Amino acid sequence: MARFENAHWMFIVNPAAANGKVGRIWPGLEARIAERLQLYEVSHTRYSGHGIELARKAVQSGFRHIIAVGGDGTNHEVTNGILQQDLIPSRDIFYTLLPVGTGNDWIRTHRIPRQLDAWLDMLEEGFLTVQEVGLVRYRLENEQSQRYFVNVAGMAYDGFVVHYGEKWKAWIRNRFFYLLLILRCLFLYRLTGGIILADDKRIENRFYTINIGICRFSGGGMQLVPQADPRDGQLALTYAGPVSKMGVILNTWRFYNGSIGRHPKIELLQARTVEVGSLPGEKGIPLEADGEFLGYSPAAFSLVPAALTVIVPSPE
Ligand SMILES: Nc1ncnc2c1ncn2[C@@H]1O[C@H](COP(=O)(O)OP(=O)(O)OP(=O)(O)O)[C@@H](O)[C@H]1O
Repeated sequence: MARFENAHWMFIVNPAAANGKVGRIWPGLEARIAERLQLYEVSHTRYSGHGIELARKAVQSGFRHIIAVGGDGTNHEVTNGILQQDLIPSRDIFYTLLPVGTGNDWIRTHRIPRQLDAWLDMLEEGFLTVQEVGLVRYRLENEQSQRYFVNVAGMAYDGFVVHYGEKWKAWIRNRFFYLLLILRCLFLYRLTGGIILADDKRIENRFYTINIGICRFSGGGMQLVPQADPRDGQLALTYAGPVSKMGVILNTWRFYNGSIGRHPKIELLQARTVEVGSLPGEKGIPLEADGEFLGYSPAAFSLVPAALTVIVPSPE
């Protein structure tokens, strides 16, 4: 438990989160925050990816208490800024999310409250947990790149949905439209032949989906990696080979109740490293992390232990 009486907080606010709602409600939120916190500053993101830069700069200018305001995408960017800077160990930064996005899946693992008064109580009490994070190296436009992720990364169909959904960003905040989009992608997505290397286990197949999780919830409350534990030193890996479209639709309930592993065509594993590549002659397999589209295979996943200190509402 940490007491934050003298903390100087940096709020990194994504005004575009929740389809622009955050920009509209922030002044009201800030007025209530100002009643409870003594010392804080606010930075607003101006474009996609800006959260990474703002968080890195905040650490460089001395902030050790950082809060992202938005949803899972903002969470992804701000934690990446904290993890990418090399001035101080990332775990020495106290971090949390003020969840005002649409899906807010990462907070489900840590039970971070959405209600502002309860959230401010959480800051006052100052319980901490330290979670591991994933690191993925991948390809984008023939360049090698890398990114951290704190929740779940998805490849194949999951990467395709996020990439396709970028065109419809303004609409997918609507749950019904999001389900329609998922359904449409089911008919558009073509399976790619690939190889997964999970530690020393080699799996070759045409993959419908591949998920690599640190925490367990994604896609608005789905549990595609129910075996994920952010402190167990392992990446949770779930994959499925070819499944019929009707099979996917009829088993949707399993995505939500954590019983996905009972489907005979879905495999759940744990591994310290995971590599995913496509078979010769096949195109790259699309990749997303924490709901943000990144690029394509070959992708190599590893784990950074005890990398992120998170302020949570109760001891974990
Ligand atoms: N100023 C900005 N203008 C436009 N887009 C931005 C800006 N700042 C950040 N973004 C992008 O906004 C996107 C959405 O943010 P975020 O995911 O936090 O909200 P959300 O989609 O409502 O929440 P969730 O992912 O939990 O459903 C992110 O992909 C981020 O890169």
